[in-house]
Amino acid sequence: MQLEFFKYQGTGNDFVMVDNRTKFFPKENTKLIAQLCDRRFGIGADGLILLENDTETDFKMVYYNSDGNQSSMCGNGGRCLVAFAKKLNVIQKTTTFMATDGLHHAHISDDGLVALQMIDVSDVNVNPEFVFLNTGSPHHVQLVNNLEQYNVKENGSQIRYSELYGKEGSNINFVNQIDESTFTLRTYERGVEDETLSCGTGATAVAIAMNVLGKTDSCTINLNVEGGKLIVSFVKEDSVFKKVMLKGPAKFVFNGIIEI
Ligand SMILES: N[C@H](CCC[C@H](N)C(=O)O)C(=O)O
Repeated sequence: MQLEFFKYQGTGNDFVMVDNRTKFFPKENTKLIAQLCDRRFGIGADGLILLENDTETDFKMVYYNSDGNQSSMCGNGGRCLVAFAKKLNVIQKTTTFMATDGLHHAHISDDGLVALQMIDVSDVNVNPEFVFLNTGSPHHVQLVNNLEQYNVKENGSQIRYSELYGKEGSNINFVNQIDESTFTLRTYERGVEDETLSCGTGATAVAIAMNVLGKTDSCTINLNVEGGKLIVSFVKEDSVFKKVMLKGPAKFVFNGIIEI
C-alpha cells in the first residue's frame, strides 16, 4: 500500500504527518510507525501525527513517539499539525482541535508563527534539585551548570528510567538562565529515548517552573532550544497558570509517497 506523508519540523522537533480523515492508517501497527520514524530505514522523525475528523472541532490529533507507541500531548507537533491543517485547507488562520489532553485553540500569525494554547497548569511539584509538572506531557525540570557540555542523553535516561518516574517515565529538561526572561534548555524525550532539538511541552514546563522558582517574574518567556527559539506566555491567577501559549515556527519540509 502507498502512504502519502508530509514532513514538518518545529524548531528542529520533526514529525511525519498523515491525513487520516478516511481512517485508512493501521494505528495499531507499532512496528510500522517506528519504522516510518526510523532515520535510516524510514522517513525519519521524532514522532508521527495523524490528522483525523472530529465531530465537535476542526480536527483531532493522534500522536505517536518514534518508538511507535501512542503518547501524551506534543506541543511542537500540535503547532506543526495546525500548519498542516492550513496546507490541507481544513482551516484558515485560527482553529480549535481535539488532542489527548483535551481542546486546543491555535492561530497562525502573519509572520507564519503558530501559537498553540496549552492546558492550564496548577500542580507544580517543587523539590530541592528539580521541579516536576505536566503540561500535557510529564516533565522533570532541572537547572544545571555548563549546559553546553552537559551529557543530556546519559543523564536524561538515568533520571527517566529511575525509580523517581516508575513505568510511566518522564521527559527530562536541563536548563540554564540567560537573563531575566530568557532560558536555554536541552531535553531528553521519553519515547524518543534521546535528546531532541526541541520539546514544546518541555519549553512550556521550563517557563512555568522558572516562574514558580522565582527565577523570573515575567509572564512572557523566551526559550532557546537547540533547534531555534520558542516563546511561552501565560496568565497567573492565584497559583494557576492559564492562557498558556506556546509560540514558534512550524515548517513544511517535504512530502512524499512511501510503500508500507
Ligand atoms: N515525548 C513526549 C511527547 C512529545 C513531546 C514533545 N515532542 C513536545 O513538543 O511537546 C512524551 O512522550 O511525553
